[in-house]
Amino acid sequence: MSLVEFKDVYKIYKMGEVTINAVEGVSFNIEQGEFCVVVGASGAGKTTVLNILGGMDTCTKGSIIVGGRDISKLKDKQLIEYRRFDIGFVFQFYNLVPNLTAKENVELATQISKNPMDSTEALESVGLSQRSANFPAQLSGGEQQRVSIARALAKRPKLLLCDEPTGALDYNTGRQILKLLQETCRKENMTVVLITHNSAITPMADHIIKMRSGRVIMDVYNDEPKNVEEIEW
Ligand SMILES: Nc1ncnc2c1ncn2[C@@H]1O[C@H](COP(=O)(O)OP(=O)(O)OP(=O)(O)O)[C@@H](O)[C@H]1O
Repeated sequence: MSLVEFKDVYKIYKMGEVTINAVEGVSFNIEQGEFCVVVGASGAGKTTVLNILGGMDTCTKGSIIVGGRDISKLKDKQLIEYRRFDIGFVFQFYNLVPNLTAKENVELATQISKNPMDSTEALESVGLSQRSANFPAQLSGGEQQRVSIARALAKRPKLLLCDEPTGALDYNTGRQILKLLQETCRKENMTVVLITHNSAITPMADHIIKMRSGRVIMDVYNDEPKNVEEIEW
């Protein structure tokens, strides 16, 4: 059985007379340990899919099986636990707490986890052990994103969900972050789902899901994913 099974999922917003089909009959599977990139233009429905998968939003119709459990059927309290224990999030704008150090930001996550990594170990895994006492403002954008990745990984999540994680970074720093995510996926057998509008990065993925207007228009596996160093955009 696949780790994730998205089955005929809809998200429909009704605003007065207007109906917006943000996600319209989306189905796909994601396997344990794969690096999956969901790609599409602005408004394609990527964030909606990621938010539903991460338990931050609910679907109008359909089912979402994660690790054998249908999360579309969960009650609010169960959904909180799902987000807390099973999901690591990495956002475009890091979302670190400014008056906490890098280590303390990671500890925020480990304190609410069941079987967390040691915060120092998590920072070490992203190459930042020397900077654990620094506040976010003392770190570059790339370093702040590393802290946010450490914070997500420290929970030992089932799924690492990344929403345009390089969107606020320059080209080279963005490449380093993608390299870190790809290496983490391979070394830790972590399942990574990354959404982006940049189709040039898809050769690094094991699995590519392309969306347009709320639907999946392509769902392919890559037999020979490239290392980030081998691709340019
Ligand atoms: N809360 C909401 N209420 C109404 N419409 C919404 C809401 N959230 C998203 N939408 C609409 O759903 C569609 C898909 O949005 P979504 O944010 O998932 O796309 P996206 O592919 O992630 O785009 P981007 O790359 O710009 O973030 C868009 O037309 C958007 O306007």
